[in-house]
Amino acid sequence: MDEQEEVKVKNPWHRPVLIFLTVFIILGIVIMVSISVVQNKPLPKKYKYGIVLDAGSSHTSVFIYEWPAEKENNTGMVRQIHTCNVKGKGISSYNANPDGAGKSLQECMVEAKQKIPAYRHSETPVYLGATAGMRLLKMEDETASEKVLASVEHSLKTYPFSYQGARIISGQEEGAFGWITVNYLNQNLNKPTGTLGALDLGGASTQITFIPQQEIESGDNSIDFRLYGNDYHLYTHSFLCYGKDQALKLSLSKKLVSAHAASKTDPIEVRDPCFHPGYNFTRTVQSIFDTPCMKAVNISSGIISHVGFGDWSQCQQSIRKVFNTSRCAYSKCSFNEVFQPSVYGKFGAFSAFFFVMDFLNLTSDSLAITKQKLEKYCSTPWKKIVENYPLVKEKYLSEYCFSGTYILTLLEDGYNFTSENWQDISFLKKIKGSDAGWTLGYMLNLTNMIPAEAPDTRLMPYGGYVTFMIFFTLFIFVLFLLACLYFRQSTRKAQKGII
Ligand SMILES: Nc1ncnc2c1ncn2[C@@H]1O[C@H](COP(=O)(O)OP(=O)(O)O)[C@@H](O)[C@H]1O
Ligand SMILES: [Ca+2]
Repeated sequence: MDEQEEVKVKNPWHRPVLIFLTVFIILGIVIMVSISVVQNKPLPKKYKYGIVLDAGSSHTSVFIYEWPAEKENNTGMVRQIHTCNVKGKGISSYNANPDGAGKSLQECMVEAKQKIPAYRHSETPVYLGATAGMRLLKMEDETASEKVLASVEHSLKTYPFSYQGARIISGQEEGAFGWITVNYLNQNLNKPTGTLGALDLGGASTQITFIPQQEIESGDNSIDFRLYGNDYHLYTHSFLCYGKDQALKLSLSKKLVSAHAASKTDPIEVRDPCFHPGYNFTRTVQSIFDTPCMKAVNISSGIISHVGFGDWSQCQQSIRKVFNTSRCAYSKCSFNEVFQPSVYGKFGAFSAFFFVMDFLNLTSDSLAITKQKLEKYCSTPWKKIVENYPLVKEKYLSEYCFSGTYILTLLEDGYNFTSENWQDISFLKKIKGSDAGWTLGYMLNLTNMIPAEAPDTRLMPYGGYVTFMIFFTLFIFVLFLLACLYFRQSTRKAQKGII
């Protein structure tokens, strides 16, 4: 054996197997460390923001949403961080003074600037969606509605956000986006669990949206979505003029017409079972007929004396008259010849459905108890009601008997809920801190935050990652043992050789 070969035998590090094993171990450790770094990288807490203005018939609300920047396609990640109620009435009330509509948004938009970090302002989208109040104004006076929209557009463009448009949304959109909101917030969209139907009651329109069990017989009422890899076939309908403020006008106009026919006193006395005994309020006839929801009627007097007598069952009889259920060209209808499949599944009822039922403390009773309680409430003298609720606005306070009865009649006689499925309706305002309503769904849709297919998440699922790491560690450990054994064997051989 020459000298060089002898050195090789003596020094086991010069054996190819050992060199190979060592390189393998080092490589293994590098791979393991790299994977754990990528997998467990602390996620930077960066948020993105979006602003939606809900320009309703009665008022405008500004909603600010926030979501983690890197998780925008995951369900349930967007949450509402702030709301601001614009002072005054809805933008459609500025028909005679369109500039006022834009100006009215100022305070809330300044607040939005303070709530959202300045470095995000320029990439924060702002959307304004106007609902039934503006739909009615457009029917009455299209130029005025365009001027109001131009005014809010001009105002919103003066802020440092990314202005994305101000438009009147359709009743179908209002219903469908309300449905998306409640199901997104309940995280129903990427699971095989059932979805929640959506019931929205506004001042000028009301929407019903759900997944029916039967075929949808009218094209206008059907909407299809593909969200997170699931197909949804929705029934939706929006009844313009059947929000609670317009319904009150409809109902009052019918009472006024009969009172007018029966008496010629001036002012005309309109006796109303939907208002408390002792309630007496002077209204102008114009304030009842100032809407395209009704045909003008020739009334001899300009003023009425609106007198309450608080009788719940007579109130319900009078409200039934605003629903036309005499004709239906489909297998089933709700009212006014509108197709509606049987209600199916659980429902979330929000907006004025909640405000009214919550005030009346009627959010969790059976239908029979709800009727009994409402009957008692309606017959309570107005004087007592004012004493009991000194902090509630008198306009709201005077109308809760009517509104509660309207809600019951709409749900039971209009949408065909029964005492059996009454408790499938949850009256709710918020879900996990965010308001139920169309605004969140609208933003999610316009920012493409709900993908059609389920998004990929981590490099590998958590379970797979853990299994992989355990096996890889064991594998490297075995290699290490083998290397040790081999090292010892070679050293011994070398020592023997020397001896
Ligand atoms: N605290 C409350 N009590 C009773 N009603 C309320 C309360 N807050 C809001 N509302 C009513 O909720 C309705 C909201 O409707 P809105 O969204 O403005 O109209 P629309 O959706 O038809 O365009 C209005 O009738 C308003 O009077
Ligand atoms: Ca609304």
